[in-house]
Amino acid sequence: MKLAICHLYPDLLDLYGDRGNILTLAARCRWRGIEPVIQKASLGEDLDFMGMDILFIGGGSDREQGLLVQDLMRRENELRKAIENGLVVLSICGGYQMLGKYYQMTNGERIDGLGILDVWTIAGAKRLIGNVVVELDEKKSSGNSNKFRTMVGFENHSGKTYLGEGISPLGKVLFGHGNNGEDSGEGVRYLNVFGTYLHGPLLPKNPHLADLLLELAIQRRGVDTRLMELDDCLEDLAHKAMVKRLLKQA
Ligand SMILES: NC(=O)CC[C@H](N)C(=O)O
Repeated sequence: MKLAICHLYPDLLDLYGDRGNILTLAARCRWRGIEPVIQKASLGEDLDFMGMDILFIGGGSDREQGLLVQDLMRRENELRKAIENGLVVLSICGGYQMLGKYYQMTNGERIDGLGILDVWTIAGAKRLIGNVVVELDEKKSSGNSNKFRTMVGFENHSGKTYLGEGISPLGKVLFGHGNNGEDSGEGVRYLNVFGTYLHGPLLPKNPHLADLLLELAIQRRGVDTRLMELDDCLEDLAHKAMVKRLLKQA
């Protein structure tokens, strides 16, 4: 079996090594005998969203977000269609913001978003920076590997993201700021689209989430299979240690 994984704007949205999410998905495929077909695409390059299984969009600075917005807007219809068809998307920070309605930067200028997620972002006076522990919403994150109900990482953003009526957070912040540092929410899930502020990279620190994305992508293919368990003892130890250390500080 092959899984098509696309890294969109790897040259512009790759803050804090977010490409590690692609490496993690690819490795966890290979360790199970699934062939990952990795595609990278940036400004002006053609993409077939319906032909891919997982789309990844990383984080970036305000400047880079401004550079790619026109290109991203041109892709709206195709991307929206694929998302409504169940395309699995992981979007981190800036990438997450740009799937929302807009991102208003500290200078008051607004960068339009795709409006696929019912969220909007307004830059605050101070950056939200630091380690984060999130208690995942059961319904939004349950898969075969439910070993952890937590998600860990770090955040560094000026944008504060607010959620509309029809969408709720991916989880509850136990340590750190999350979407906006005000309502204890972090991230969102809409259909198979996951948005989060957590860098780390996210997936090596949360292998259960990597497997959830892979499961969803395989299920969308109509393949009824359970992913083989991997030996994540080191990752699990690191995850549990981070949760324990940070919650002691909370
Ligand atoms: N880490 C990021 O991707 C930052 C996103 C956006 N530039 C902000 O500062 O909020």
